[in-house]
Amino acid sequence: MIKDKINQENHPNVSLRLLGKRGRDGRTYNLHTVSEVVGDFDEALGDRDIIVEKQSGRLLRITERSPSYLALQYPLLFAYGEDGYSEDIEIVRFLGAKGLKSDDRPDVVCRIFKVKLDNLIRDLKTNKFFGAVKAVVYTIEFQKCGLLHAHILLFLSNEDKLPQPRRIDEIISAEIPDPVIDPCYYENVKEFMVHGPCGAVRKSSPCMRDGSCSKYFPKQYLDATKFDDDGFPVYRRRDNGRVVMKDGVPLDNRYIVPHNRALLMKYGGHINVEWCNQSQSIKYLFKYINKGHDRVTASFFQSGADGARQNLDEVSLYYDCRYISSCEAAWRIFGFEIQYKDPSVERLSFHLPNEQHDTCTMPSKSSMEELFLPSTPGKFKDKSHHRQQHHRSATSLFLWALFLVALTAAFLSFLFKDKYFRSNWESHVRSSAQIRRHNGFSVLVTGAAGFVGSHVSLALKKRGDGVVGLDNFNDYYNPDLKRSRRDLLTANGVFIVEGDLNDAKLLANLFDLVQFSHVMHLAAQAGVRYAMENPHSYIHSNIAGLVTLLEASKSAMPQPSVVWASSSSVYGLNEKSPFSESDRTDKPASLYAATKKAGEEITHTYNHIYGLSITGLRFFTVYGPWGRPDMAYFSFTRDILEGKPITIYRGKNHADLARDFTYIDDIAKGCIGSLDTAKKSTGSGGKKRGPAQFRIFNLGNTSPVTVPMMVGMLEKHLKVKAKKNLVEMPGNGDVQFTHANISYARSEFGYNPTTDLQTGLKKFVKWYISYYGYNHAKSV
Ligand SMILES: O=C(O)[C@H]1O[C@H](OP(=O)(O)OP(=O)(O)OC[C@H]2O[C@@H](n3ccc(=O)[nH]c3=O)[C@H](O)[C@@H]2O)[C@H](O)[C@@H](O)[C@@H]1O
Repeated sequence: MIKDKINQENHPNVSLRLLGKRGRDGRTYNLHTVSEVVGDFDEALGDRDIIVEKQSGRLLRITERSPSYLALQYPLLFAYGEDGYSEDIEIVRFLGAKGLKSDDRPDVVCRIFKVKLDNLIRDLKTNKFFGAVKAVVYTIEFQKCGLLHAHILLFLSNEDKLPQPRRIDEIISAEIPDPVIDPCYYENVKEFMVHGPCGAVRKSSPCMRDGSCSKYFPKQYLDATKFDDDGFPVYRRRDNGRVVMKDGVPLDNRYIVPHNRALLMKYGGHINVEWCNQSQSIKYLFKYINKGHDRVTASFFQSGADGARQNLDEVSLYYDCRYISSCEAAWRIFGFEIQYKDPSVERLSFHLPNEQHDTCTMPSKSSMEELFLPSTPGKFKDKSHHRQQHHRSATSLFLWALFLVALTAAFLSFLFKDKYFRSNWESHVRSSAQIRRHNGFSVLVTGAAGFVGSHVSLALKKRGDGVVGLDNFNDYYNPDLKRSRRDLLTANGVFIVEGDLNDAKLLANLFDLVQFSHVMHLAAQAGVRYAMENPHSYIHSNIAGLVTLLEASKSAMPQPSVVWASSSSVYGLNEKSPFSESDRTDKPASLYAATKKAGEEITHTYNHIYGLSITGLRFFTVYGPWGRPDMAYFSFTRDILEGKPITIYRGKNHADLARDFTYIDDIAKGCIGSLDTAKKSTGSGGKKRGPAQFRIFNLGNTSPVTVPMMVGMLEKHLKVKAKKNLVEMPGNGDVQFTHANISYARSEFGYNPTTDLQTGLKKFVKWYISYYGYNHAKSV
């Protein structure tokens, strides 16, 4: 009709008004909010007659050769030299410089979205981010605001499904992170994962229906994640007083959209991750696949010269139109998939006997039963005597098999599986080992999911060194904390191989894959008193594991320089204060200390025989955020908050025990200083070629504090009084005091601890509360 009007001479100005209408399906008949749409009025016409109404009101017929389309043909050049996606390529920066908005260049929006989407699918599918994936389905939604949205379903393999609700918190968070401890994460959540404001403060929000939020925000505060009566997960949202400001409105944890930290940090966009284990949720998630085109009811109006609009013919001029937003148009022109299925499934409408060849691999009888019997009564029956029926239904069967796997076993269980870290790790190792600074190192960090290991790995990665972690995630203390540290490292590009130091084959593989310039050996069985309970674990890790690592290092070509964690405990019953590296260390007070002392001697032999460059670091009672739950400052914090009594040991004549508590950041600096000043090993492939460097440094704080004073500081920061039991120190391996002389480390690499215990404990307590909460929802 518009075509006819335009062809008439002196045609009147005609405007198109798009109407929302009650009684229509709200998901399909929904008004756009972008400035320009293309109307496609008659879907039966072969050739498209495309008429654009500009925002000025002018009608314009365009062809697919129109300059407006030309803009969509140019490829986006990645001028910053990246292999696909990079944080530097941002729509806003690209358009902002030209004074354009995102809906002015749907081609750019689409291309960047596609790059990110492809990377995400690769991460999920090939890199097995949540475990082995059997199938992926996604569909693109073209939102009314003109932007794109992908709905992705993952079908995980049976081995990778662990549908226990307690594991959800490891993968999905719906809370505001701590802005001090994790500022980047905080900024990302603030920018992308906050819903609203809506409700009473912003009734015009697009989510508002009948006076309340259609997405049910704000959600309830909840101390622990659980499943509701309908089987939907209800995520933990603690009432911890944390808020973010959005449009001048403070929004708390109840407004946070569930997400995965690592995906959010990597892709810097709104990625809502949901755990799905119910058939209802699957149906809900598929709705966009079947939603159909965007449609709108429209009517034509005559525009007067003064711009006033008059009705022409209200009844006859109503049209039921399909409309395409600019992004949808660009997406289709580029030929990007709107629906994606892998493996692809094709459904044949008709299948007449002997007409079409249709082949399939028949599953075994038992798996057929498994597939057919549950969940779809009446759809398929296992009649093995009736083979033809199977054959006839084969194509449909595959489709249903997919659904059945889904329905019977909670297919969208988003989980990090430990196995993921074992399988397919070679490419992760290589990319994690990549050096990104001039003359940088490639460092193998053992014990990378541990307290000191995670801090050192992060610090190295941040300055551009290549870092590969190794950790056995043992359960000396709750491995959930180790997994959280691992998530932090994963988000920062550090990959941790899950494996044991004693696995010589694994170590050989690692040294084959990467020419490590350094080994930072921090894996150990720690803890002084636990050695009485489990002595062999100390021999296994601190002696056998150390030897296995040194064997691999001495055989490597080139040999790495080795920096490793000894302990202040080697000073044992030494009474000379402060402790200097030249003091006697032949009176260990615990088996732990003895294994560390043995380590110093063992490393010496490898230095002497094979030319390995060795630096041993004697750490003095290291503490801080992400610390070890078995240590006194940590377990005291937990017990004080839980109102439980703590036991404080006292030495001879009721003397207080004292420790040279050293803050983790100072220790991390000491580790890096040692790496930076470590000379190269002189051997190669097991043959010594000359004398090699051998050093031992104290890394302490130089100001011992008594245990009761440390408790006093905790009480102050926690604002809770401790219930103290003072007991005589049992013969458990503890020593009376420790005190470091650090002048050697200071002179060699400028080691200079700067955090006193008061300040360090304050930071620890802040982290502790943000990680566990006051009521301690996670078990330590
Ligand atoms: O400096 C070191 O080399 C060592 O430091 C710590 O060992 P420790 O100093 O014993 O640290 P904590 O276990 O945190 O104990 C600190 C102090 O609190 C005391 N303590 C511990 C536990 C307890 O219940 N009550 C108590 O009074 C201990 O006797 C000790 O004097 C680490 O646990 C070791 O792995 C490390 O090698």
